[in-house]
Amino acid sequence: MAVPPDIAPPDNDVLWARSLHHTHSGSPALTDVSLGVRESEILAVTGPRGSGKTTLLGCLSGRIVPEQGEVWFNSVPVHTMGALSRERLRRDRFAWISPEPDLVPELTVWENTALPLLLRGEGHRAAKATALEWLERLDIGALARKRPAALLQSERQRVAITRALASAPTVLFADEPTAPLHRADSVHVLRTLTAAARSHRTTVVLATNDARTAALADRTVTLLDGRRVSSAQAEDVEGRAACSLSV
Ligand SMILES: Nc1ncnc2c1ncn2[C@@H]1O[C@H](COP(=O)(O)OP(=O)(O)OP(=O)(O)O)[C@@H](O)[C@H]1O
Repeated sequence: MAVPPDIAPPDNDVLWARSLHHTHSGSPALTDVSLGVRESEILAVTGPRGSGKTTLLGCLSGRIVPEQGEVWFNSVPVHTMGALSRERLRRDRFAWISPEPDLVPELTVWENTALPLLLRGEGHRAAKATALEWLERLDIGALARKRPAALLQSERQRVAITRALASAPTVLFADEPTAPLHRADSVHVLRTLTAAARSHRTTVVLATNDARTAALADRTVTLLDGRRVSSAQAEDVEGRAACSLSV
């Protein structure tokens, strides 16, 4: 997937990455990955465990600076930004959902949900109103005054998802967002997440190894051993692995 070095980021791509290479402790996690993410699209990044999905989302969101390659957000280079500018970018324009809910235990549900807005400088009253509105929208308004320790794991994850949506990010990065949810919960939450993203024209980059989850996206990019492959190539490799296990 090498891209010639003289190509500028296309105007209609909100995120654009060219030839990303990254290793963790010397072992390759991403090798020559290039991709564009269009405005308002829901892009699924699929691949088996360890294929580099989290590392790719990390590079695109400025959490990780790739060892080689470029990342552009709205035609602004992210890979050359200093740590403080990347932090501001993440705080003001991006939201992140982890596989495990990462709530602040000392804060109530509505305070957790309002936190990104407060960190951006929004007034207390407006941030609280937005948080409560989004909690109602995701059917968890009744939890607003509870603390994370009083919630089920699935409820905590719904709060983390609500917090991400409430901050109205330009790009929402969701790394296996429904991993801790039961199937029925997972379907409901994913539908809500994708419907909310579509109605607010939020761009979503969704890492998943679940085909049902990927089916809710507009487009899918597949990774295998840190490289971009066609979905047919990935299925072929997984099929062969399953055959060799069954003999
Ligand atoms: N912090 C780290 N230190 C060392 N190795 C890491 C680290 N993070 C990831 N890796 C390795 O890098 C490779 C890519 O990992 P990554 O988490 O990006 O893949 P993934 O597709 O998101 O996997 P999963 O579905 O398990 O989250 C894997 O081999 C993984 O073991």
